[in-house]
Amino acid sequence: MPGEYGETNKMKVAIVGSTGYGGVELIRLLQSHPYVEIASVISSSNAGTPIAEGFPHLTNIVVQDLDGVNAAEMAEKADVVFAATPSGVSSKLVPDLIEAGLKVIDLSGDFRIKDGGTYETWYKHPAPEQKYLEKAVYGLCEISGGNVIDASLISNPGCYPTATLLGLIPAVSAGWIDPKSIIIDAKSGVSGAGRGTSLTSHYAEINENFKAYKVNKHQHIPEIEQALAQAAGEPVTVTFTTQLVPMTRGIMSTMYAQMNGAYSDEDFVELYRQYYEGRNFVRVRNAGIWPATKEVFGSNYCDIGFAADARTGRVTIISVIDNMVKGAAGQAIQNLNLMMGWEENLGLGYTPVYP
Ligand SMILES: NC(=O)C1=CN([C@@H]2O[C@H](COP(=O)(O)OP(=O)(O)OC[C@H]3O[C@@H](n4cnc5c(N)ncnc54)[C@H](OP(=O)(O)O)[C@@H]3O)[C@@H](O)[C@H]2O)C=CC1
Ligand SMILES: CC(=O)N[C@@H](CCC(=O)OP(=O)(O)O)C(=O)O
Repeated sequence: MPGEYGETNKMKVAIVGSTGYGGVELIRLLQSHPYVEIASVISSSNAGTPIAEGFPHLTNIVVQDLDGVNAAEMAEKADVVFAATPSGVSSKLVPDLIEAGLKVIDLSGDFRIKDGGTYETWYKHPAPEQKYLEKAVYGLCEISGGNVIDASLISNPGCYPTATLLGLIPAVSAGWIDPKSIIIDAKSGVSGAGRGTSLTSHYAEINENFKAYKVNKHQHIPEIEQALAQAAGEPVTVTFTTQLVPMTRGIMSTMYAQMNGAYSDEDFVELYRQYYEGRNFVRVRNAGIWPATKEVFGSNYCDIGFAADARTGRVTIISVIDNMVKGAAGQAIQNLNLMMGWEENLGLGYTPVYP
């Protein structure tokens, strides 16, 4: 399949959950992908409506009814499906798509946790069948190596885990920090909660407010621990606090850990630049310069900065992403590119928006 597609023979993709934030962001980004044609945009709620009616920033595509299409029909129209559906919905939808021969990139949490029991403990609903959990490749692009090439099911990482793991894995893999000492303090813009309205994301509740939620109970904890355990070669538990910031997009993950040696800021910069050498989307800041969410807004970048403190023996690692792009739709497209053996940055060359 790699090499088969190009500008004159575009790959056909379908999007399910297309009128949620993740789906709409996929449409925005895929419209500029040189090798991709959006063949089908499917919705459980907005069938028959041209997409630009609800989302005037987008070019017109008519939305199809989810109930009106089955997996076999989708396989006739498209090669790859992006499932931008909630957890619990993807687990029911995706198996039929796989069995119909489609490749699937799922944005939900449903296929990220390899142990079904752990998934059920944190997500509070039934896990997908084990054979699909085994089939799913965890698509944290800079870490997954060649594993996504030719995968039939890619599980796109969560937004908080993307920022957090890109910030921690090089230091954990190198043995520079004690994995038992990790504390993660993460903040997200409100679009992370999706498009559905709720009291928590209501303007009057969130504006001029800053609040913690799901402390030590967030569903991204097992996802972070699973990946860190792989990097550390031993079980890892983390303290993880999530907070809602009155802004639309952006995640900042601030991570604290005990260092295993007397490393400086410059040492960390060097280690991380080597680790991410040749990758397009991780930018390691010079010593003493810390990233801000606005500096990645609208882009697929993850920017990382360090403060190694000789006085306490701890390092502070700060990592930022745009939750809608690197935290969701952008990374999903990066995964498509890697799966197809294309350059990872195809269709993703956006410079962050400033100011
Ligand atoms: N927002 C973010 O920053 C991130 C989100 N994610 C994950 O990506 C997925 C999409 O998130 P997001 O777009 O923000 O969420 P939204 O709530 O904005 O959108 C989800 C969409 O899924 C569709 N949907 C909802 N319920 C059902 C159902 N029962 N059956 C079929 N379709 C349904 C709807 O679209 P329609 O009406 O068109 O069918 C809905 O708009 C989720 O799993 C989320 O956890 C992951 C990383 C970051
Ligand atoms: C701000 C906000 O509410 N964010 C959501 C992120 C949800 C998400 O992305 O869920 P999955 O990755 O598990 O699918 C949350 O904290 O639950």
